[in-house]
Parts: sequence; structure tokens; C-alpha cells
Amino acid sequence: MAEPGKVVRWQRWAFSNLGSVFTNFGSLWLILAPLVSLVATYAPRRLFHTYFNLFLRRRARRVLNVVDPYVTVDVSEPGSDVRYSRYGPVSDSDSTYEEVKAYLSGAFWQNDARELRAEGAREGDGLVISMRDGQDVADEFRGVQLWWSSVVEKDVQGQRQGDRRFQRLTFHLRHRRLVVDEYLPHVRRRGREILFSNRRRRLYTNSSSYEYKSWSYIDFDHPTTFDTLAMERAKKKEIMDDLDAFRKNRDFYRRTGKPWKRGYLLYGPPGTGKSTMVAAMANYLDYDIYDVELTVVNTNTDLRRLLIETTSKSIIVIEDIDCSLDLTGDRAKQRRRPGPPARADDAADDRPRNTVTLSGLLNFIDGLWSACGGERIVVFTTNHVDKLDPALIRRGRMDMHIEMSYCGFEAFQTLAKNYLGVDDHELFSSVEEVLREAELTPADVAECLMTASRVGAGEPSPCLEMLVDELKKRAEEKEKAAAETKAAAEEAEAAKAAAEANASELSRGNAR
Ligand SMILES: Nc1ncnc2c1ncn2[C@@H]1O[C@H](COP(=O)(O)OP(=O)(O)OP(=O)(O)O)[C@@H](O)[C@H]1O
Ligand SMILES: [Mg+2]
Repeated sequence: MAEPGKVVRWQRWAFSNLGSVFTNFGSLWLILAPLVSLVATYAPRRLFHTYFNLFLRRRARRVLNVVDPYVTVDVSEPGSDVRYSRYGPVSDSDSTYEEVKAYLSGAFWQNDARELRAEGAREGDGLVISMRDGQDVADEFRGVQLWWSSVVEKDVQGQRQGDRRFQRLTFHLRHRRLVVDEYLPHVRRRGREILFSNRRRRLYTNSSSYEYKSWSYIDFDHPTTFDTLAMERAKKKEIMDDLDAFRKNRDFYRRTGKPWKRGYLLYGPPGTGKSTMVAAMANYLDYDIYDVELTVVNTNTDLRRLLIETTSKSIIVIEDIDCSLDLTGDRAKQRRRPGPPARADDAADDRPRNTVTLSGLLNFIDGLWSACGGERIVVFTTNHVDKLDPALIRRGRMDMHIEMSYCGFEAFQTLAKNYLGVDDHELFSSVEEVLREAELTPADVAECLMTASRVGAGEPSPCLEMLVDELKKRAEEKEKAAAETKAAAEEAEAAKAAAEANASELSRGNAR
């Protein structure tokens, strides 16, 4: 490494003035020597040695600081022993070395280091670029110049054979506080971010409570983004802004004493894109997803264990929350669960029943344990928002309520762009008309577009003509189905009323 310029200058000055340094020190010593021997004779022996030693050490350190005012800190590769440098213990932690390397891999693009080394990132397809041994890069932080170099030393003292590798940081003595308090934490934070962005994201799901591992996972590789998500533009922007504000406001959450987490409730009919929205959120934030299957969680304690084992920068999602548990009742009713077994063989089965309660779930969302780790998003999806206990979705728990509604014209434009690659077309107005009159979900429209683009070989005009016909057909079918359902419901209602009237007539007859 090219030595920091100032060190070289100081060293040259010291050597060229060696003669006068010794002359001055010699005359000073002529005066001090009798004084020292006087004190040595009359002062208590132990006291003299302690103070004299201290005095000499301090002088020596000051002289050393003048000759070489630069501090070095080594971050050693995991596995090496902790070392001590002139300025105290050398940092040695499993993740610090990787974090520093990742941080430096980002610094090379602005630097002129030419001899680099590339290693595959531990996860994902990215590469971590680092310095070849003996290379160095300069860095700047708040106007202060620092140097990093990659050092390899033969391991001479330990039982370990082979080389020891370090990332060595050099900086001026006067910046020690800045480096320790601010620069190194900044390096670790940034390094962690780079490692995080290089990793493969994961989609976790909880195993049944009897299994040893709480979560199992697969790689998460969902292609949906906010660009491909069909929704009104203003609403989409509002959600993205909210997510941005959440991600960037770590300090705000700390300052206001709030745990760094946010809840989103997605509600709407089937096929309006609730699950798709969760994937878009995860891709936007670069977070992992924990998909909680509540029906296989036995107790509140198991639920808490699941929470503790999630990592930060993740979305915890409970889909169809209204179906997962009986969460529609009041809390008093919940506390009485589990009730008597419904079937005779249930009584013989002594496995614990599902006893997750509403209050267990409330604690999961914002109890004391929910604050551990931070930077988490909780998402509930439901088709029936009106059936949920208000406590579960009150603001503060579910901070943002997002209605996923039927496909409007703006949502259709996004889908047309996704499937046909067109932004505008004369047939769009016909589609708009159909959508205004019928309640079609984005899933309906997406499916029609898929068929149309396959049959019409991706040509916009025939595809859109086909789409209009298909949508009209679907709208009619839906209308018919809705009318039939309504008629059936009315019929059932009438039958129920008649049965009740009959029963009361009968009981009155009996009473007479
Ligand atoms: N808003 C949307 N934007 C883009 N594609 C969508 C949208 N909504 C639905 N789709 C398409 O429809 C399919 C089903 O959507 P999705 O599973 O997200 O609906 P959902 O609201 O979660 O339904 P459910 O309530 O039944 O779970 C998706 O795979 C996607 O292709
Ligand atoms: Mg869904």
C-alpha cells in the first residue's frame, strides 16, 4: 500500500533532523538526570518505578504519534484468533469481515484499484469484488480520507497452518472517534445492505407445530412488480410512497418510540390481486415473505415462536384471515376455546387442538415480542372485511386499509400493456364501456387477455375485438349467476321464514 503521504513526510523529517533531535534530548537529559536520581534515592521505591514507567511510556507514545500519526485497524477473516495491535484489540467477528468486503466491493467502481478478485456471492447470482492481496483503495467519509488495504500474513504463532487475511483500515489519529463511532458502523450497515441485496429472497411457510423446524422455505422468484400490478395509478403511488416512508424512517420510529413495523390490510373480492400485491410489495422492498398458515399453529406460544424466528426486512402475511380462525367473535368468546370436541373420536384424540386465540394474534401483531428485530411488515388479506373483529384491524395495528376492487379502466391499461404491449388503441373505449357496466376482476380480464393474445397471435386489434366479446360474455354470465344466487338466497330466506312461522304456529297449538 502506498503509505499515506503525511507519514512519509514526517518520517523523512525525523531522520534528516536526527542529529538535532539527539542533541536537544541530550541537553535536556543533562538537566533531568540529577533530578531523577534524587527522586529515585528518596522517593519510595515502588512509587518511583510506577510513575517513572508511566512517564516514560507516555513520552514514548507521544514521540511515536508524531513520527507515525496513523492508526490501523485490522478486520480479520473469521476463524483467525483475536489479535492486538498497537492501539488495542483488533476487531474479529464472523460477519464483520464479510460486511467490510461487501462494502469495499461497492467502493471499487469509484476507485482506481486495478487488481481485483471476484468471488460468487454466498447466495444469488451476484459477485463480490474484492482487492487482490497487497492492493489498496482510498475512501472518504465526511471529508476525512481513509485507506483500506488487503493484507495476508503467514500464521506463525497459532496452531493453524496457512495464511491469515485482513482488511486493514488506516486513518489519522485525530479521526479515531469519528471512525469508531460513525465510519465503521456505516461500513457495516452499508456492507450488510449490499450482502442483503445480493442474496436470493425466500418465501417461508410455517411447518406444523410438531415439527422441529418452525419455517421451511423456497427461493422467492415472483415476477410481479408495481409496474405490472393493475390498479389506479394514484392508489398505487400512495402505497409505494407509504412503503418508501416506512423503509427510510428507521430514525423516526426510534424517535417516536414506535416499533419499526407497519400493517396493511388488503381486502376485496377474489381475483382482485391481493396476493399479487403482496408479491409486488416484497419485490419493491426486496424483502422475504413469511406466509403464516394459522390453521397448523396450535397455541399462542407456537405463534410467538414463529414470530421470534422471522428475520427483519420481511413481510409476514396471513392470507384469508377471516377463514384461518374463528376471529369474528368477541374476545370473551375466544378465551373460552377450545370447546367440547365436535365428534366422539375427537375426545379420544389427545393431540392439542388449535387454540390460537384472537388475543394471541393481537399480541403477535403488536405485543412486546413483535418489536424484536424491527423492519417488518404485516399483511392480512380477506374477502370479507366486515366479518373481522374491529380490534384486529384498527388503525395502528393495520395502519393502511387497501381496497382491491374490480377492474377499472386504468387497471385495464396496465394489463393491456402487460399482455399485448399496447398503451392505447381505438378499441380501448369499447373495453372501458364494458368495464364500467360489469363487475369484472383483474383476474377475469387477465385471463381473457391471455386467451385473446394466444388466439390473436399477439396482434392488438383482433385481440382487443376478441377481448370485448369475451368480456361482454363474462359480464352476462356473471350477471346471470348473481341473479340466480340472489333468487336462491331469497328463496332460502322465504323457506326459513315459513318454517319459523310453522314452528311458532305448532308451539301455540301445543300450548292451547
Ligand atoms: N391487480 C392485478 N394486477 C395484475 N394481475 C392481477 C391482478 N389481480 C389479479 N391478477 C391476476 O389474477 C391472478 C389471481 O390474482 P390474486 O391471486 O392476486 O387474487 P386474490 O385477490 O389474492 O384472490 P383471492 O381472494 O381468491 O385469494 C393473478 O395470478 C394475476 O395473474
Ligand atoms: Mg389471494
